[in-house]
Amino acid sequence: MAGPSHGPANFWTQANALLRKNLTFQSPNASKNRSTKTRRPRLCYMICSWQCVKGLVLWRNDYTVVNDELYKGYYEGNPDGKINEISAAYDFLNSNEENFEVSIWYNSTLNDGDVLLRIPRSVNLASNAYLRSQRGPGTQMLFEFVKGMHPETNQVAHVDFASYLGPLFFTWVVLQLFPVALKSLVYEKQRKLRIMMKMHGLGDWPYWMISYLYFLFVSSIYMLIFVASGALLGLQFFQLNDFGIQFVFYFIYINLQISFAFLGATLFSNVKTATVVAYICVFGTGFLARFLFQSFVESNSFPKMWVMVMEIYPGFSLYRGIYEFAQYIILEGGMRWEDLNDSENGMKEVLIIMSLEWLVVLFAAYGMDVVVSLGSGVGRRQSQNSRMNPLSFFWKPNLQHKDSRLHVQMDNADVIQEREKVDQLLHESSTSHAIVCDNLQKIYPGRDGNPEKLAVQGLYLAVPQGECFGILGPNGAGKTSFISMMIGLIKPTFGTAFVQGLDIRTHMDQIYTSMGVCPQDDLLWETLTGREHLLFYGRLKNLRGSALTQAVEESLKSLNLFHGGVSDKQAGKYSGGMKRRLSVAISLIGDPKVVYMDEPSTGLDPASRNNLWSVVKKAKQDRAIILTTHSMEEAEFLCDRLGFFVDGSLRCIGNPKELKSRYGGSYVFTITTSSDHEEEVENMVQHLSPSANKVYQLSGTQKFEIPKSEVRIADVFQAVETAKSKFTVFAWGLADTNMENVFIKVSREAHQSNSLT
Ligand SMILES: Nc1ncnc2c1ncn2[C@@H]1O[C@H](COP(=O)(O)OP(=O)(O)OP(=O)(O)O)[C@@H](O)[C@H]1O
Repeated sequence: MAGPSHGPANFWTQANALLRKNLTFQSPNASKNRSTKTRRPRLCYMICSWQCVKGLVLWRNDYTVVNDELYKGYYEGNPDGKINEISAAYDFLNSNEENFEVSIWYNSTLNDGDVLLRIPRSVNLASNAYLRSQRGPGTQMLFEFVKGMHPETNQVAHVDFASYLGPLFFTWVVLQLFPVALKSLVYEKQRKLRIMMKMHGLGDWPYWMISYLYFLFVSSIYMLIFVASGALLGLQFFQLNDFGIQFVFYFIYINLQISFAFLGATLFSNVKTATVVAYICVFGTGFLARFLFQSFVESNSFPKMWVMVMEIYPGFSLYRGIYEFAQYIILEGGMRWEDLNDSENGMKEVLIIMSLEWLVVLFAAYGMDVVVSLGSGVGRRQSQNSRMNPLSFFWKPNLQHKDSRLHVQMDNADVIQEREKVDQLLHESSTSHAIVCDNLQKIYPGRDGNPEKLAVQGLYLAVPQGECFGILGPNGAGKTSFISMMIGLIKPTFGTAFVQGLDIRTHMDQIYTSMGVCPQDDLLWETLTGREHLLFYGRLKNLRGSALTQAVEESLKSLNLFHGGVSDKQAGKYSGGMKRRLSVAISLIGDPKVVYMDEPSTGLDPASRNNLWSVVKKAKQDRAIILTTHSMEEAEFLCDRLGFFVDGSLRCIGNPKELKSRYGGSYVFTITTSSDHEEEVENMVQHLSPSANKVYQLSGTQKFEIPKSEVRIADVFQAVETAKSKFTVFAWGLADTNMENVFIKVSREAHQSNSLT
């Protein structure tokens, strides 16, 4: 009972201390109790009314009233007795009496079912952590009680932030890893880096393994810092729960989370959308878990089965696990392995659900990834028996084959010759040519009422090692479709191509290991430096150690990316020209035997372009390069042979000189006089060459094509001098045919022949 030293003020001061300072109800025998698994045997009741706690009643675990008077005094609302009796209760709490706990009633009627809060003896009440983390309104009542009865101790509401937010806060912290992983995966997809890596030899499995292990490593470090800093800060949540259980729980969860990120990445193609959705999920999950899911967990009436169903959602299973850790700190001073068998402990079910789900989601994500890749033509399975072999040529459907033969017969002799070369190579099974296209076709299916589009038709092409083959053609001719088939982005509709003897329909993964690609867009990581890009792709091409370092240095130097610290700047800070040069460097690193370059010099200044040309010219010596360009100058300078694409088919093939002489057997003569003398000029040209052809006339300026066979340059000079003596010649010029003329001629002829058929 209350003694003289336990007057009212003394009690409240001490009660306050009890709630916010160091007083614990820890029994000296607490550790012994744990092994005997007495979960809630200790009783010491606190009775409260609606607004404030009315007092304490002490109970033994057999529900015998220890102090009848105490209970009676409060029940009757005797204010004087209240203080004294509470003091008595406080004495009792401080005693070594075991097996009691504190509970709060919010009714003035003392019924068992009205218990809102039980404070077990073993709980440390320091810093209010325990009270703050309690379920239900009992906690708030206890604070009201202390504050109301002892106003100067308002600071009792001092909040231990981590404990107060507890499961919600920690759930958010752990969930932060999800947007990070998702964003990174979608970033690689959106910027086509995944395809780029694949095109440089990184297969699906290695990509998955590397990415998965990377995220696992990052997540593990993050979780280690999370738990270690919590423990170092003195949070019992981390200190007292068994480290083994914490490790297993967080390890399984982060694996599940990473698998979900992989699955999510198959659904998004835009980083911003993925990030926004991920953060909505993170914060929404936290709130839903705290304010909805937790009430289901605590409810006695909500079916446990449905709680388990809800735990299939990883965010809820995470919350449940953290919640159980918090509960065990409050009720038992921490969770131990043997506690997993407690019927009320949801940890075991959560661990089982998460483990199973991890495996299912991992396989589902991989399956989805393969399906998505297949949709884009990347990632095909290999099949046997599809190397270049003579028989494969004859196994094709006859109708298609005859069709294409008819088509070829309408083509130029050089195109027919190329087809015959391909036929011969296929029959010989020769691998002397790095690239052999065999009746390659691409038909895009019709959409939105539009007919299907024949983008590439019946293409036969053989490119030997050491040749740079240029593909020219107007917009929409089918150049990109052709390259996309060759690099595995889309599947051929019919026909195939062999790269180093390997079929692009079935052996793309192997082809990638000896292939380099400089795509039309620069597919780079913004945060990696130029050097890091080359080191990465060099490793993919099996370069190691000093060979790798040397190859990277040489590559950086040759493309002017070495000096001035450029190589160690992030690619995101590069100019457009520097990015382009880095893309070319990537395509050439690791000695690929076949290289595709899609408009490599786009956006380069003349000096950089010349530098790039010399690099490509050097590189082509021991590899086959296919290059598309709109620059005739580039085509002429770099390419050993050129192919002109018009409307999806190859119209002519040959080296630049041949093509110029074939399509440009004439000089272009341009002269400007006054309009009055146009007829005289025309007569002069007719006199020089009766077959001269006027191609242009406007306000005194006329342009003629004069067959080279009919005129000598000296005659033209002579004729102009004579004309000058008769009338004023403002300007004149004589030019040989260039590739642009060839381009225009081929396109024009192709369209004419198309309109005839
Ligand atoms: N996915 C597609 N679906 C339907 N038609 C397509 C598709 N991709 C391309 N095409 C059509 O196929 C034809 C060839 O396109 P492609 O992009 O291969 O031409 P290109 O020669 O590379 O043109 P550019 O020089 O402008 O890049 C075009 O008519 C184009 O509209």
